[in-house]
Amino acid sequence: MTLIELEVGPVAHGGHCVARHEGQVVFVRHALPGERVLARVTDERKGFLRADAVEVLLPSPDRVIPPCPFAGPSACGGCDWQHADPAAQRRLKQQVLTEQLARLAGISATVPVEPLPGGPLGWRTRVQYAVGDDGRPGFHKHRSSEVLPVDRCRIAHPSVQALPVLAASWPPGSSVEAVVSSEGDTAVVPRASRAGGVAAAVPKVRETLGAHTWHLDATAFWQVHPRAAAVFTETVLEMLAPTPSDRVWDLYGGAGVFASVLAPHSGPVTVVESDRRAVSAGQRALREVPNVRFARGDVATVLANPRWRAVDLVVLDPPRSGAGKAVVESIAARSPRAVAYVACDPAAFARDVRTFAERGYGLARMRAFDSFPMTHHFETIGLLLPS
Ligand SMILES: C[S@@+](CC[C@H](N)C(=O)[O-])C[C@H]1O[C@@H](n2cnc3c(N)ncnc32)[C@H](O)[C@@H]1O
Repeated sequence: MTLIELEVGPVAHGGHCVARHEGQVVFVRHALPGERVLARVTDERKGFLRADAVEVLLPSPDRVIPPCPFAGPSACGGCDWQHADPAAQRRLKQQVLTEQLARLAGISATVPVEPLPGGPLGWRTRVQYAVGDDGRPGFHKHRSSEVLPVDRCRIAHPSVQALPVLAASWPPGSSVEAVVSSEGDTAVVPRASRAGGVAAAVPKVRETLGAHTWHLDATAFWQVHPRAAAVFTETVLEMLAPTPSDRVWDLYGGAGVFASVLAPHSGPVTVVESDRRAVSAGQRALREVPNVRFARGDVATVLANPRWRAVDLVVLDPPRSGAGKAVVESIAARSPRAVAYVACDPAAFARDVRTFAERGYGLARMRAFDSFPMTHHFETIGLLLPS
C-alpha cells in the first residue's frame, strides 16, 4: 500500500483526524492534530482516502507511549486513542462534540468532557473477546477480521482480567464475554460460533444502584464503566428536576435504571423498552416502586399510538443510531416540559437535536463524560426545553 506524508488537521467524528493529500481528503488514524506523519493508505474511495499513521515525523505534545503494547496501527482495533494523553483525549472528544453540533445541528455549543472517577485503565466491566481460527481468544486487529491474541486487556476491570478466558481455548469463530457486576459477580459467557448456537445458558449477575438490585442476564445492557450508571442518573435527575405531579417517560429504558432514580421524586414513570429480558429484570427489581410501570415494545411503534398523550418529562437514551426523526417528532408533539437526551454517539445526538429544534425545542444545557477512556467514544447528556 502507498505511503504518503501528511500534515494532520483536526479530529473528526469516529476518532480519525482529517488531512489533505494532493487535493484529496484523508481520514487518518493513529495520528493527532498538528502532527506530521508518514501514513499508509488503507482505502481509496471516490473523493477521499483512509490511512493509518505508521511513523510520526513531528509528534504532538499530546502524544504518549500507549500503555498497552497491543495498541497501534497493526494491532488491536479497540483502543484507538491510547497514543494520546488522557487529558488530551478529553479535549479531542470536546472538539468532536462541538464540531458535530455546529455541522449537523447548526448550533454553537461547547462543554468540557468530564472524567469519571477511576483511572483511564482497568475500568471496563464487560469485555467481548473474539476467538481466532486456532481457538485462541483476543481482539480483532485494526481494520481486519483477523484475531490478535493478547496477554490481557489493560482497560478491562481487574476482576475481568482475572477471569480464565485468555488462557483457554474456545470454538473457532465464536466470541466470549467476560463480565463483572457492581456487586462483584463475575461471568464468562461463550457466544455463538460460526457453527451457530449459543454454547451455554446465560448466567445472571447482580447490578445495584441506590436501593435497587437488578438480576440481569450477564450479557444484557448495563453501562460498562462502573461509575457511569450513578453519574448519568444523577445528571438526568438534576437536569429534569421532577416534581410529584410530573408524568415521566423513560424511553429506551432498559431495566429501568433512570426510572428508579426519578420515581421517588415524580408522578407515574413509564419505561419503554424492546428487550424482554431487560423488562422482566426491571419489573422484578422495581416491583416495590408503585409508580413505575414497563411497556415492552419498539419506542416508535408505542409512540405512534395516540393513546400515549400526556407526558411532562422524558428521558431519551437510544442506541448508537439515535432516536431518529419519527421518535423525536412524536415526543415533541406531546409538548413535554423537558427532555433529557443521553447520547453515546455525538453525530446521532446532533441530528436529533436539529429535529428537536425544528419542532420548537432548544438545547438548554449539556454535559459530556469520558465513560470510555482510551477510545474515541464518550457520552453526552443534553437538556432540551421548549424554546
Ligand atoms: C443505550 S441502552 C440504554 C438502556 C437504559 N436506559 C440504561 O441506561 O440502562 C438502549 C436500550 O434501548 C433498547 N432498544 C433498542 N432499540 C429499541 C427500540 N427500537 N425500542 C425500544 N427499545 C429499544 C435496547 O434494548 C437498550 O436496552
